[in-house]
Amino acid sequence: MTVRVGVIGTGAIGQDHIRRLECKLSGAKVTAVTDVNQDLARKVANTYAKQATVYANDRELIAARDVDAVLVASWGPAHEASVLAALEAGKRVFCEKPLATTADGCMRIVEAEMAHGKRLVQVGFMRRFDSGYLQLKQALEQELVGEPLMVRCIHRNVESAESYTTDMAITDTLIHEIDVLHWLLNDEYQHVRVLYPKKTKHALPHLQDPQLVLLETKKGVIIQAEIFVNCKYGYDIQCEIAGEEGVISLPDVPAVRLCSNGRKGTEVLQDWKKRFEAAYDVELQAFIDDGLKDEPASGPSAWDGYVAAVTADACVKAQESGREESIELPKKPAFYQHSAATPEQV
Ligand SMILES: NC(=O)C1=CN([C@@H]2O[C@H](COP(=O)(O)OP(=O)(O)OC[C@H]3O[C@@H](n4cnc5c(N)ncnc54)[C@H](O)[C@@H]3O)[C@@H](O)[C@H]2O)C=CC1
Ligand SMILES: O=C1[C@@H](O)[C@H](O)[C@@H](O)[C@H](O)[C@H]1O
Repeated sequence: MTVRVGVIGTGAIGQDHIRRLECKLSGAKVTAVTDVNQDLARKVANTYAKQATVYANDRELIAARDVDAVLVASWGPAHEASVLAALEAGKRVFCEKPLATTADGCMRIVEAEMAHGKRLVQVGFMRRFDSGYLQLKQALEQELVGEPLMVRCIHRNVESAESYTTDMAITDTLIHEIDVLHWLLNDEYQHVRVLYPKKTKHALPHLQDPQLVLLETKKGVIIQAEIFVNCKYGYDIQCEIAGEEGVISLPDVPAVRLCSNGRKGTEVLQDWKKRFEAAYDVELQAFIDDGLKDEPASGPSAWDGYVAAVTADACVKAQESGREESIELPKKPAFYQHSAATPEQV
C-alpha cells in the first residue's frame, strides 16, 4: 500500500519534503502539489514528482480522490485554513510549524480534530525525532543527572531575511525550543521574560537581534534560551541540562576534523536542512507509517501545536512589556493524553 500525499507550498521545506517522500522514504508517493506561485509548483513537480498533478489551490488538492494525506508547507498564516479543510475532508495532515499563527487558531484545529474523533494531525516539530534530543530524553528518563534544575539553549541562524521581524524570533525560531523543552523535561511552562542584549550591527533596523528568553517551568526549572539569527558564522543549535547529579548536553553533529594550513577544526553547518535532515526523514516516515497502518497520528499533536502557540503568545507579550508574563494553559484533553510517541531509534 502507498500513502498518496498532496503538498501545499512548494518553497524551501516543501521541496525538501517532496524530495524525501519521493526519493528516501518508503510507502509514500506525491500525487499532487499546489502553491500560490503556480510556476514554482509546476517547476517543483517537474523536478521531483513528475507524476503529480498541479492544483490551483489547497481546496482542490485536498478534495482530490488520489490524495490520502496532506502536507502543509505554505507560509504560517495559511496553515490553519488548510489543516481545517483537510480535517473536514477526513484526511491526515502533516503541518509544518506553526500549526496556526494564533492560539485560537490552534484551538479551532484541536476542536475540529476531537470532533472528528481520531488523531489525524502531526505538527512538524522535528526535534523530537532528532537522535541528539532523543539521547537527552533517554538520559533524563534514566535519571542520569537526577532532577533537572537549569537549561541553557542556543539557537543561531547565519542571517535572517528582510521579512523576519522581532516577534518571529519567538514564533518562527524559539518555537522549536518551546516544543522540545517541555517534552524533554516533562514539565509545563509558568513564566517568561525576554531580555534584549546589545543589538548586532548585522541586524536590520526593524529587528531586535539577539534576544534572551528566560522561561520558568512549573517544577521551577529555569531555561535560558538565546536566539541569534544573524550570528554570521553558521547554524548552531545547543542545549545543556544541569541536574542535581550532573550535566548533559546535546551531542555535536559528527563531522570530519580537518587539520590544514595551521588550523584544526570541523565545518559548521549553515542551515536547518542539513542539521535536521535525519530528523525530518524520521518524522515524515512516522507520519506515513501511521497512515499505512491506519492508526491515529502518533507524532507531535495539534495539542502540542496549541501549547507552543500559547507559550509563544506569552513570550511575544514579554518582548513588548519587558516584564515577566505568565503562561496559562487549560488541562490537556483526554483525547491527547496518549499522544506524541517517542520513536525508538536513538
Ligand atoms: N521544521 C523546520 O525546521 C522548518 C519549518 N519551516 C516552516 O515551513 C513553512 C514554509 O517555510 P519555507 O519553506 O521556509 O518558506 P518558503 O517561503 O520558502 O515557502 C513557502 C511557500 O508557500 C507558498 N504559499 C504561501 N501561501 C500559500 C497558500 N495559501 N497556498 C499555497 N501555497 C502557499 C509560497 O508561495 C511559497 O512558495 C513555514 O511555516 C516555516 O515556519 C521552514 C523551515 C524549517
Ligand atoms: O524552522 C526553522 C525556520 O523556519 C526558522 O526561521 C529558523 O530560525 C529555524 O532555525 C528553522 O528550524
